Amino acid sequence: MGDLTDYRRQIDEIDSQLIPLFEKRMDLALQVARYKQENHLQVLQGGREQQVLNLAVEHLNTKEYADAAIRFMSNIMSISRDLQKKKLAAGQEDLPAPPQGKLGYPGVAGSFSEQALIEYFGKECDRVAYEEFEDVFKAIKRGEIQYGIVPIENSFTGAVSESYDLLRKYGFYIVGEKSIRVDQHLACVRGGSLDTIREVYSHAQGLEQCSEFLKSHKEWKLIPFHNTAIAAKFVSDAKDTGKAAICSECAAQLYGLDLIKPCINNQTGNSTRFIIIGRELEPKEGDKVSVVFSLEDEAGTLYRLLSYFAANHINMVKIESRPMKDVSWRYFLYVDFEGNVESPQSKTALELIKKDAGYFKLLGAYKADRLN
Ligand SMILES: O=C(O)C(=O)C[C@]1(C(=O)O)C=C[C@@H](O)C=C1
Repeated sequence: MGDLTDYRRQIDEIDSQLIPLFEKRMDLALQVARYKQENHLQVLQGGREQQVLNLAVEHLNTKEYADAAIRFMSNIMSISRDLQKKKLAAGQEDLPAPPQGKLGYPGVAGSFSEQALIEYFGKECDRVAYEEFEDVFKAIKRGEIQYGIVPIENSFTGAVSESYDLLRKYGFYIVGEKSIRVDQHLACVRGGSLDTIREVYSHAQGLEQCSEFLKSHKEWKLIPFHNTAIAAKFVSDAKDTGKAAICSECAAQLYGLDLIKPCINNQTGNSTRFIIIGRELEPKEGDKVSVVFSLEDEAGTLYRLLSYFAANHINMVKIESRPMKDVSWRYFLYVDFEGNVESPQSKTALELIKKDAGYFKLLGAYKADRLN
């Protein structure tokens, strides 16, 4: 039997090595936090944590300590996550306050996004056009605009995955939504006709929404553009009857194009839902809630998480899954449901999901906008 004083001396000796290593590990975690901020990554990296735990068990000589080693490493990673979150939250405060009421949309004047923005905020709203969807997110991040608008779903082509991915990448929130009717028209400069056209420019979604009509003109070259209105402007500037755009009536008028063939979209009643995004969560007296949570690669996870909605009589109106990207075959599930976020049913369901899912985020609570 050894002497307690001697045991404690040996423990002190080990701790004197452990603590500087712990300090070094935390310093590194803070460097990783900076990397995550610059690259818009989530603090929690489930795949990496699993790898760290596996390595810890691999390095053990006494395999009986496996559970203890897993708890030890899990606690250390939880501490580094807390530290990273604190660091990132402090960084957020350094951002300039956005100018009140300034708004951003992708495309140029006359885009469907601008139309949706005007319908939501009014004709007099102070708005700025940005070339790409991501430029709108960057402008919010820089504090250049208070809110932005991007399309999230079309009634014919479905989800706009880029908007979902950007929402996650930038960590922003949904503060409202606007749905608008989207009629696509074939437009050309004066003198153009179905016979002169050789190239058609539009957003990839615009081309897809008109695929049936375009099938009857296989000789045309289809060229995806940033945006339908930018395509209209390009065709107008080119002054070439061989080029046509698929765009809104408003964009065609704005850029002086003639409608060669109106309403060429496959679906009559084609509509697009836009989301208004901002830096902060602004839960409103709403009737719709959006959340995102992670799906672990385990049997029954999806069924179990969704059952919390059913058990609380909640009507889900949209589900979209997107790959996590930094971990293969794991997904983020985006769910929109009807109801007020403060209702007892919503609160119970969300609490259960929060406890059960590795990652959970309330994306927004706002007023639904449905087209009749
Ligand atoms: O590797 C990372 O991304 C880290 O931030 C480091 C670390 C860790 O402490 O090992 C912390 C949090 C992540 O969830 C995963 C791992």
